[in-house]
Amino acid sequence: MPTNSPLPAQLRSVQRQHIEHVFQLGEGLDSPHTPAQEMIRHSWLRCLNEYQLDPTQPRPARVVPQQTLLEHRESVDELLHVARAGVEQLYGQISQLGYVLLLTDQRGITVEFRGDPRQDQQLRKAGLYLGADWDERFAGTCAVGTCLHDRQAIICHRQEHFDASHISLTCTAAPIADPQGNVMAVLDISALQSPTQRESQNFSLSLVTLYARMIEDAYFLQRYRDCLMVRLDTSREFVHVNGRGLIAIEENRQVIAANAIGRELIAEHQRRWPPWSTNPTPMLGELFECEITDVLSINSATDDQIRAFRARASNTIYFISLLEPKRPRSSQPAKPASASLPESLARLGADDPAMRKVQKLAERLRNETSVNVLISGETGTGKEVIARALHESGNRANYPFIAVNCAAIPEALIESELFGYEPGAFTGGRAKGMRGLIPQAHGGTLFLDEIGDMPLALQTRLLRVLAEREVMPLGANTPVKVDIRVITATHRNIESMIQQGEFREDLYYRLNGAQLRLPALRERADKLYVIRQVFNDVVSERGGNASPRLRADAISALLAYAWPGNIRQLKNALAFALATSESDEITVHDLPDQCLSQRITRQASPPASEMNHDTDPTLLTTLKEQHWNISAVARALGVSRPTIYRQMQRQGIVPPNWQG
Ligand SMILES: Nc1ncnc2c1ncn2[C@@H]1O[C@H](COP(=O)(O)OP(=O)(O)OP(=O)(O)O)[C@@H](O)[C@H]1O
Repeated sequence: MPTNSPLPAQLRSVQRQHIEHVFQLGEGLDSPHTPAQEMIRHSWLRCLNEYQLDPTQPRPARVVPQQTLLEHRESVDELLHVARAGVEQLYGQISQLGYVLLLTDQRGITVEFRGDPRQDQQLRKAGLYLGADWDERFAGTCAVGTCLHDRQAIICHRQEHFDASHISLTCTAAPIADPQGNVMAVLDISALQSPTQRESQNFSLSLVTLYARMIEDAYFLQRYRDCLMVRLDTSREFVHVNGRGLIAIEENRQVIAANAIGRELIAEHQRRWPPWSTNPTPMLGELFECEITDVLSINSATDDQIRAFRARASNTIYFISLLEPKRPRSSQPAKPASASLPESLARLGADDPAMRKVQKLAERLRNETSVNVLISGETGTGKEVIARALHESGNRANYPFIAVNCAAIPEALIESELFGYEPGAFTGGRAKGMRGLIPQAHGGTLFLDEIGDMPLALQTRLLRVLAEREVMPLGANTPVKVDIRVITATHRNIESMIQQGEFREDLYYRLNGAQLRLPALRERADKLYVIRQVFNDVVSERGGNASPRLRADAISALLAYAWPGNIRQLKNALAFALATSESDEITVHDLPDQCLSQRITRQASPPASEMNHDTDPTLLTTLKEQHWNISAVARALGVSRPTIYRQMQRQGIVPPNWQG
C-alpha cells in the first residue's frame, strides 16, 4: 500500500479530503465518508492493496494512440456494428441532460464515444473521450473499470471514484456479455457535473442496463441468425415486442446458446438436474414441458404465433415465439428481399420501402414500352442506373440503350446531336453528316437525362417525334422512322417549371406515363446494403487479386454521413479510400475527411444539386485549374457532371473549345 505521503499543495481541499477518506478505508477506519456500496469499497481496497495506486498522485486521463485504438476497435468489430443503433438511440435520450456515452471493450478502452463537440476540451481532459482507458488498474475505481471487474452494472458517483481527479464526474455502466456470458464490452453514460445525491443516478442505471441488454440481445440475434431461435417471456403480450429470453437451438433441438435470461433458465434447470454427459446444454424438450413439434409448428398453427409452455425447473409458464432462420450465413451483401425480380432490378435495393416501390413498378413497366417513364430523384441517386436496368430487364435488351445528357450538350448542338444531319447541312458539321442519337436508339431505349435542361424550342420538336415516331435530320427531305422507348430523368421540379413557362406541359404529360421516384441515399433503410454493393462494384472495377475489406468503423462512418451527392459521392469516397489505403482493410481513416464531418442531422443537408453556385467564382477558377475537364471539376467540387454543366449554363460560362 502506498505510504500516506504529504499531499501536493496544489490539490483543491475537496480532493485532499477525498484522499484522506481513501486512506481511512485503507487503514480499516470506518467513517461516514467512506462509500456505503460494497462494490466501491472493495474496489478502493483493490486500488490501494492490489494495484498499488497512490491516491495522492491523481493521474491525468490516458488516451491510447490511434493505432492501439484501431486494434481495440477491430477486436469488437462485429459488436460495434450491431451496437450502433442502440448507441445512437441512447445518446439521443441523454445528450440533452448533459451526459456523454462511452462504449468500451473488455479491456476498458473506449472504442465508441458520443459527446457534445462543444465540450471537447473538458471531456478529453476528464477521459470522456474516444480511446480513453478506464481499466480499474490504471484509472482506479470507476464505473467502467469496476463494472468490468465485478461483471455488474454500477453507479460510480462523484467521490465514489478512487482518483481525486474524477470526483466531479458521475458515471453509470452496465456490462455487455457475449453468448457464453463473458463480458465483452461495457456501456457507460457519464456527466461532468451532477447533483450531489447518488439517487439522482438511479434512472441512469435503469436506462444504461436496458440498453446494454438490448445491444447484447441484438448481438446474440446476429450471431445466431442462421439458427432456429425461441423467444420467451412470462407475459404473452410482450413476447413479440420485447421477449426477454432468447434460446438458439440446433436442428436436433439441442440448445446451442442463450442470452442472459435464457442462461439463467438453463442454469436453474442444471442446478436441479446436473448434466450427466459431457454435453453441457440440455435439449429444448428437457427445459420445457413440450413436444418439439408443438414448438416447430408455432408459426403455422397459432393465431398470434405464440404458445405457452411450462419450464420444468421453476414450474413457471413461459410464452414462446419461434424465430426461423431467414437466410444462409454469408459474408456477401444480403440478398435483396425482392429476389423474384429480374437480376438487374433486384440488385438496386435490399429492403427500403421507397426503393421496393420503385423496383416493383419498374418490374411491371419493363415491357410496357408504350408507357414513357420519368425518373426523378436527387443527383447521384441512380437515375441512369435504373433506366439501364429497365432496358436490360425488358424485351428491348438486345437493342441499343442510348443515354443523352441534355445538360451536357451545348444548346447550339443539341438539335443536330439528337436528330442527326445530312452532309453539308451546316458549316462545321461532319462532311459525311451524322446519324442522330434518336435514330441510333431505334429498336431500343432513348434515355434523356436532365430533361429539365432541354431548351423550349427543342421540346416542341421532341414532342413531334414522340407523336409521329419519326425524325427529320437537319438538311434532310424525308423523315426517318424510329421505334424507341423513351425514358427521361430529372432532378428538377418540372411542375414548377411548367408554371414558370420553362417546360411544355403537353410534353411533360407525354413523358410522364409513369413516374419512378428514387429515394435519397440518406433516407434509405437499406443503406448498409448499398454501401456493400457499391464497395464490391468499386473493388471489381479496380481489378487485381487483392480482396479488400471494409471495416466496421468505416461502415459506421459511412452509415452516419448525410451523402448530399448520394450514391455517386459514396462511390467516389470508396474509390478514394481504395486508391489511397496502404492496406487491404479500409478503416474510417481512409475515408475522405468530408465523410467524417457532416453527419446526418434531423434537418438533412441540402442535396448537392440544390447548392447555389450561381454567384460562386470557384466554378470558373476550378474549370481553369482543371483545364476544362468537366469530370475532374465535378470530382474536385464533389458534385455530378450535370450539375457542373447546369451551373456553367446559368453563369454563362462557355468552354473555349465550344466557342466558335
Ligand atoms: N444501386 C446502385 N448500386 C451501385 N451503384 C449505383 C447504384 N445506383 C447508382 N450507382 C452508381 O452511382 C453513380 C451515379 O448513378 P447515376 O448516374 O445513375 O445517378 P443519377 O441519379 O443519374 O445522377 P445525375 O442526376 O447526377 O445524373 C454511378 O456511378 C452509378 O454506377
